[in-house]
Amino acid sequence: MKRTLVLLYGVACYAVFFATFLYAIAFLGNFLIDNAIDAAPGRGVGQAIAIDIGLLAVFALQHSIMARPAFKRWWTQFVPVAAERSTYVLLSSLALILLFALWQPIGAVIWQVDSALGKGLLYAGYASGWILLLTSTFLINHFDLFGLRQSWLYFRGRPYTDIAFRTPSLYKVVRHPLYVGWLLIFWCTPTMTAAHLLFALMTTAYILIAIQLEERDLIRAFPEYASYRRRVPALIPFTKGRRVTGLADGVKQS
Ligand SMILES: C[S@@+](CC[C@H](N)C(=O)[O-])C[C@H]1O[C@@H](n2cnc3c(N)ncnc32)[C@H](O)[C@@H]1O
Repeated sequence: MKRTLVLLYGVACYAVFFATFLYAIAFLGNFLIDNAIDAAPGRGVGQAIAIDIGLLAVFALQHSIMARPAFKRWWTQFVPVAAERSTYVLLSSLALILLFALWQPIGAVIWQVDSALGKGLLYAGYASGWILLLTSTFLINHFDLFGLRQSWLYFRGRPYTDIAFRTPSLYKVVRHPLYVGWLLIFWCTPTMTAAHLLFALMTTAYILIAIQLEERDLIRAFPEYASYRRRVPALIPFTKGRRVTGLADGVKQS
């Protein structure tokens, strides 16, 4: 009975994630919905900025604190280990749903690209970001990242095995293709309003910090990660050893 419940819970959390993922495509691309990221403003600028920063902070804190191994060790005293990742995915999705629901557009167009070519290129960048993001999850292990593998193994009565350190295809070019996908999604837009710029700046800063934390854990878990880190750039292909890579790495490159 408990096994079936954990599996159903895993599937439900995945369904919430998937719906949130689809909504995010519409929200960040200003498609189909009214209250998208660059919609018309409804409040004063100061109030809107404060609310938006608060919403981004809720997501950033939830997403990074709950991903740390020490936090996982603590809260698996209360949450079944097999449901831990699904719960993380569920709470991340809920933090995003809160952001989508309460987001305050600010207006003030920072840039507006009207030419067909420019728009086409920016939409291509936006679509490539989503494709890169999804592809990267499958290269690591999509169903493990989103908790389904854990609940499925538990349902089948099999022990969980950690996913191995892997560097397939895209991971030979940059260490963080999934985050490159996010950066394309955040920045490739024909209309950049002040709220969108705030979102893009804060999420970019968050990704640069998240890389430091994630890599600290990866080096502890996989000793070979240190030499991988020396060989492969973090975000921008073919820039190993250049200043921009050193910034994302947070270390002086030799
Ligand atoms: C949201 S994914 C992002 C992966 C990577 N930072 C990227 O941008 O493609 C984060 C999870 O991937 C894992 N991870 C990152 N690089 C990995 C690799 N090369 N092999 C296996 N797992 C990896 C991390 O331990 C973490 O649990």
